[in-house]
Amino acid sequence: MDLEEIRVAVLRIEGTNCEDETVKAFRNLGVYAEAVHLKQFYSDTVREDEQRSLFDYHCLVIPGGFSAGDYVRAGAIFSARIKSVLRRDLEVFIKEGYPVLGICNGFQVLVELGALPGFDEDKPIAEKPEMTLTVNASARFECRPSLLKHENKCAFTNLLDIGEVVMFPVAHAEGRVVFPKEREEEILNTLIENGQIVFRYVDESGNYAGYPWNPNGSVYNIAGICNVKRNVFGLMPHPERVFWGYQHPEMREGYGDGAVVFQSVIEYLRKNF
Ligand SMILES: NC(=O)CC[C@H](N)C(=O)O
Repeated sequence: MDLEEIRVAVLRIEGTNCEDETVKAFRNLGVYAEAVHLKQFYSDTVREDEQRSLFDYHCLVIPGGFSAGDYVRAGAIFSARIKSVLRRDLEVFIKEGYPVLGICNGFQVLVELGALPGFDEDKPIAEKPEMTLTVNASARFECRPSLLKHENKCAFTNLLDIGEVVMFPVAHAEGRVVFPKEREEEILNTLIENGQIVFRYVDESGNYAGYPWNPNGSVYNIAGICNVKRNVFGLMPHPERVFWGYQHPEMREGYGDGAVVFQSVIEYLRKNF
């Protein structure tokens, strides 16, 4: 697939708030990207020229924010609305290997949807969630730079070396990865054995440290995971907030650490489609 053919949808509803910078990151790299409201996929109240199909795109991104005001649980309402209007198309989209990214609130949506941890390639969306992202252990909204060690590659991080440490900032209240108590060891070991843990929180020496380096108390310092097919990826930190070097505290020139997520998925699409 050529660069000019690639089309990216950044999904939004009331309360998402990171769609613009996410769209701009893709457009800067030369691909077509647009923010698309969920109702454009199903509602007959939408003008014909604004109606969309998931298969008009090659990559789906669910951005950060406070969708539906984080009522019930962060991501719960957005995921229920996606499940009710897009589930079948999304299952085909994922099965065909198209990449899906969930950033922060988007990660919460993918977990609530049952698309992550995504253990079964034949059932890309599980019947019910197998993990959750719950209230931070500090019981506070945590908002600051976070250091992430790259543990395993996926469609959105192939251009990063294993063991590389990047800085993506976090800004969330419900980012703590937890598994059902009775299955915690089994699920964690499966993620480790499958290489599905993509990023873990570390300190400045690259060690897996506790708070504040792990901002939310996630088990095993998990910051981001992918499905077994490695084309669905969710993470709590925000790569779009360090797409430019000047967004880093040290005000660097050129691209920031987050650009590699966007560059990697473009490379994935050009190689595989
Ligand atoms: N930046 C975000 O996407 C925040 C996600 C969610 N609203 C939370 O606070 O946990």
